[in-house]
Amino acid sequence: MTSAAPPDHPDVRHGRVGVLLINLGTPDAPDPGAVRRYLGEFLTDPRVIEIPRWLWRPILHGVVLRVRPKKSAHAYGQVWTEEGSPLAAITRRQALALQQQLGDAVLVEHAMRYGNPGIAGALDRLFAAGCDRILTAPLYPQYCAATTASANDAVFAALAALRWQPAIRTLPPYYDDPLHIDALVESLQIQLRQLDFEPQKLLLSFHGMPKRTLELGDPYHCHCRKTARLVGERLDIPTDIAFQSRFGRAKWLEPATDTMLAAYPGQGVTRLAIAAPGFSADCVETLEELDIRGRDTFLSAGGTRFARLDCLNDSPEGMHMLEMLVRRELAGWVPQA
Ligand SMILES: C=CC1=C(C)c2cc3[nH]c(cc4nc(cc5[nH]c(cc1n2)c(C)c5CCC(=O)O)C(CCC(=O)O)=C4C)c(C)c3C=C
Ligand SMILES: [Fe+2]
Ligand SMILES: [Fe+2]
Repeated sequence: MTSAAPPDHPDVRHGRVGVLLINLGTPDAPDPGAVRRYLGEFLTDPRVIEIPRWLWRPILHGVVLRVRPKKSAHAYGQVWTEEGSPLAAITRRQALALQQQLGDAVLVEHAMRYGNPGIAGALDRLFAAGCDRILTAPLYPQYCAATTASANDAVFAALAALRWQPAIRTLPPYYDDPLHIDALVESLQIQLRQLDFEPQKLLLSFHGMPKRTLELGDPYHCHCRKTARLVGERLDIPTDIAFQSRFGRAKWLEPATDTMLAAYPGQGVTRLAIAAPGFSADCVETLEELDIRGRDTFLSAGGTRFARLDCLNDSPEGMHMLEMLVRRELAGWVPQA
């Protein structure tokens, strides 16, 4: 008797290419319970909080997860939409639009690093649909270990559970890519034109991170500075950079966005536009922190006009950029258009 030939899995379709868009994540609902579950996952990621577990755990469970969910749920409540959290809704729309732009040659899914839809589930769906080559695209223009590396960690952790893995490519950061700078410049110009607004200054506000992370060698700060410089050089408006969303007691990157907003009117800047080119989609940090609280800070200090400009989201400029960035990474996997 000869032994049977190994099966060649005729029931498994393969040879397809998948793209997985990944963003940070967001609670399922704007209530303290859902926010606590989301923050619990987010703030136990050692890529995000880089202090020893034994020191952080009691602070997280004893203080942060008791106090912050209520405060954050209020912020989420102010920006929640019929389609859910803005970040979730916009990321879903980006995936749908990209699927349309790329056509049948590629299957597009989206996932969140924390919360739903999760990365492991999205990879499972792509693989089950026959994708044995997958491009993962963390939608952070600037590399930060807390965001980009953490998304990649979650992808590879999910693959660690598989006997038969797909091939993986990851989208590199695109902070200084001409496609990104062109899209930002065009989007900001279109919005200012639509608002019929000539601000005295444009403030480019990026999400902050602990200053120590920069000292340890994370390139995020430099990437943000370069995005801001390249955008500023292309516009006729004086441009400043600042960092927002400070969390905890440690020293974070400076200057702080709220400090700048409070100081501008005293320096004669009363007509201000603000944009957040570190976020690929509007979220609680742009819609609540900047558009509600930031606006209030600026106007209370004597500002007269304040415009918070949208992120690239699923705008035509943003989707063109995303399609081109993705197509470049798919070279050799799908015929190039
Ligand atoms: C775009 C880059 C981001 C970096 C870098 C980043 C670092 C970072 N963030 C926290 C803590 C929080 N961030 C929160 C929200 C949040 N952060 C980003 C992006 C970056 N974070 C986004 C897109 C969002 C919005 C999510 C949404 O649902 O809309 C929050 C939750 C909100 C709140 O309670 O204020 C926290 C907390 C740390 C500690 C950190 C460190 C490097
Ligand atoms: Fe954050
Ligand atoms: Fe730097």
